[in-house]
Amino acid sequence: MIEARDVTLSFGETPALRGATLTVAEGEILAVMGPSGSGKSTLLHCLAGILVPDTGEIHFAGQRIDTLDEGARSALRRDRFGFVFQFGQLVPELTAVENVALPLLLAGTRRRTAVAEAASWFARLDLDGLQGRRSGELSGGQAQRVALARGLVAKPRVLFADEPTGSLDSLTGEHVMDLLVGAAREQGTTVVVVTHEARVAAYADREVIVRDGTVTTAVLA
Ligand SMILES: Nc1ncnc2c1ncn2[C@@H]1O[C@H](COP(=O)(O)OP(=O)(O)OP(=O)(O)O)[C@@H](O)[C@H]1O
Repeated sequence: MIEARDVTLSFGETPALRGATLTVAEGEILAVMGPSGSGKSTLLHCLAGILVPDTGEIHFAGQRIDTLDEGARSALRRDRFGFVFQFGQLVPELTAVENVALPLLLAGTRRRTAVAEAASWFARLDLDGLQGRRSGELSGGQAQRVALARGLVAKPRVLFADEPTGSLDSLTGEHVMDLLVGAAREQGTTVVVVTHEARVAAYADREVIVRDGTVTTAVLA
């Protein structure tokens, strides 16, 4: 479904990726682990077409995407990918249900349909009654579940999650992962989740480690 081939990327003098190669199968839930600063987020951003590698290739569904221009990559992100970040990053001016509806509205769905579709996620993610709240009126775990609904509402082919439980206590984090994995499996979404928590990685089908900008396969002890 998605592949990085021998990807390198430096920020000025700082090499972040030095020949990263990775293949993610369709429907797979992959955990990307590794020490701080090893290149995990940079790799995720390359796979998602946010960053363009200096050298190497990124392929999605058989298509090379790193050579697309910014407009085409942006359309790809909007139409095919979903995102969840560490601190939800909900739009504070919008209600929870409007936040969830956003990807559908951006894709051209009519407002009434988008809001109805968004609302259907609230019961599913234990968010009943919170549709009208703004992000400042939600707990961390609630906000993260709203962000998860927003990441999945447009039925993306791939969900990219960067430390989705990083701001939560471990119990709340497990609840979010439980819901994330359940919803992704239900709709056949491929998931790439960056995490430093073994408890979170345990939800994945497979785990890889990024070390010094390269990807190594986790070896079971
Ligand atoms: N925008 C940027 N500008 C300059 N250097 C950057 C930038 N983003 C990342 N880096 C550097 O690239 C390297 C890899 O960073 P990256 O964020 O990918 O690591 P990470 O494994 O995700 O780390 P963490 O677990 O701490 O989030 C680090 O040395 C980092 O300082």
